[in-house]
Amino acid sequence: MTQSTITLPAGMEITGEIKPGYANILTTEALSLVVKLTREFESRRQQLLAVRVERAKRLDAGERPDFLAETAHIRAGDWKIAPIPKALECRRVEITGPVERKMVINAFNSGADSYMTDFEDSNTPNWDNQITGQINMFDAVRRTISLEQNGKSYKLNDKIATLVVRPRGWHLDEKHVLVDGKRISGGIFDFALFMFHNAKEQLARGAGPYFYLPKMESHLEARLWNDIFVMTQNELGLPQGTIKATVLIETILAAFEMDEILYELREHSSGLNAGRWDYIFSCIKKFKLDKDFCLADRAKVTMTAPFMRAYALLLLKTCHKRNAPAIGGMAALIPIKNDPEKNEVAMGGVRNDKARDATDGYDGGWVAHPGLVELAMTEFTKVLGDKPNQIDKQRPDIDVTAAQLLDFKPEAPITEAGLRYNINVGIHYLGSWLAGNGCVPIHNLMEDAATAEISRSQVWQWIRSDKGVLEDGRKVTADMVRAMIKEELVKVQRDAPGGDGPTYVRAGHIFEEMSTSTEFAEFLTLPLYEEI
Ligand SMILES: CC(=O)SCCNC(=O)CCNC(=O)[C@H](O)C(C)(C)COP(=O)(O)OP(=O)(O)OC[C@H]1O[C@@H](n2cnc3c(N)ncnc32)[C@H](O)[C@@H]1OP(=O)(O)O
Ligand SMILES: O=CC(=O)O
Ligand SMILES: [Mg+2]
Repeated sequence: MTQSTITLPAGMEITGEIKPGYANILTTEALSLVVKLTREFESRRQQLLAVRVERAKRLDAGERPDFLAETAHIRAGDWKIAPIPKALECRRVEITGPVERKMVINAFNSGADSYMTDFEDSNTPNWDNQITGQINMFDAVRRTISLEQNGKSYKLNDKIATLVVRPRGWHLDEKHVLVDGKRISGGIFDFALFMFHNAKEQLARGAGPYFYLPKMESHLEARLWNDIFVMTQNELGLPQGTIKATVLIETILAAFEMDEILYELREHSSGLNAGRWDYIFSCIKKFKLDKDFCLADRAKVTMTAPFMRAYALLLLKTCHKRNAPAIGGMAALIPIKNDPEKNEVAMGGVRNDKARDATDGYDGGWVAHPGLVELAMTEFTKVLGDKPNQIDKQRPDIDVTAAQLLDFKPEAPITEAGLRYNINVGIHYLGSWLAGNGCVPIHNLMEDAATAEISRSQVWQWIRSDKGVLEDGRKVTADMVRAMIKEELVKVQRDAPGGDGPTYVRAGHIFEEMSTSTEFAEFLTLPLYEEI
């Protein structure tokens, strides 16, 4: 079948517009790989998503997660992941960012060891962002990427960061592509196109196809990715074990299966990352109906909260026991322009975050902005010296129990300022996401889908939980939230770039619907995706 300038494999339809340049990515051969992977694995994705729903019901009914009895032998076993390729040995600082052309070039040139380009949390997955993102990757891998913008010329330096790609999570569809009449997996689409076009080129240039895998809830979900890797390597004629993937442990359920996830991916693993923001969101989502669960203002839920500390230490110990890199997550602090004092406080926050991770034993950590690379590098170098990593640092002293992973504190304070903050950030972020930008600075912090999820799920939960009481004694109610939404929308319209555009009013409606309806939306990006 032919749509405009592209020839589709049998059984595939594409409803997105084919703009100039898109045909180079949407080739028949590349799309054939998408079709093959979809036919082989889509039903398993759907089954695993159904398992999530069933598990959520049991958690809503009071079940508590624990380490799995059926995989105790894997946790007790003496196995290691396959050796890490040279290009991934040193990841002391990893910069992340959406697949937007200018940011791609800036990130590669930032001085970071590696660069995670993001089709997930920091990206609005509209059709144009997905396909231009692939074009940007195609050009970057071949080092032909360049840009003229606002009087500046952008091109790659001689020395650039190692590329790692984050495809979308299992929950997200690619609605513009149908195979046999059904929407396909966004993650498989992102992965397959990237692999088809770039894997061999990357290998020829001394690196390889490296990925970050987001938002998984179990080792069976990791097994699905592993099987996709095996089939893709066969299809493309690549040696097994060529692909390497770092899994974000960013759900509370995955925290109970860290060993098992590494084990499933052991031929393809490049370690684990502590994805703190989705992790906090996942805790709220999974225990939202627990009368004993209620977290304090978002700003108080830090990496030193008991449950976050337990999670970070367990991840570190688990990785190093298996010879796997442990990569720290991201402080949401970013450089603050035109206010040196506030900027120094923010930079101090990032420094402390990286110093804690490095001292614990982490091999590297994420930064949100090129202006943070040097200071993060300094903190890791203080501990690592000339070593590319500290995987040899074993932590047998760490012993984390299920109860510690579930020790959800602090519970106080919940304040009117904290509630308003969540509402304000939620509306601002949703409005920006709908306008096509999935990562924005709000009140001097990096906000993306994961941080915004915390804001909107806290509001939902505070309305419903008996513990959702402001420190002045007022119960958080739906009416209180509705009134605040009206007031905060006005502030967002005043403050957000392009805030008077239609997406912010729509964002106010969606935020109200999401936080006051009885049903809890599984991910905010699911209803939002239907709007773009
Ligand atoms: C929870 C998670 O999933 S974390 C991972 C997902 N989140 C991210 O990756 C965060 C990515 N970071 C960003 O998008 C941005 O840094 C923001 C939105 C937080 C802040 O953006 P801004 O306020 O526009 O940044 P600012 O104006 O200071 O940017 C200065 C320059 O740095 C560049 N820059 C900023 N952040 C990045 C980045 N992460 N990667 C590459 N370049 C960047 C800008 O493009 C700009 O370039 P220019 O001078 O050539 O025009
Ligand atoms: O993806 C990272 C996170 O913190 O969420
Ligand atoms: Mg995340």
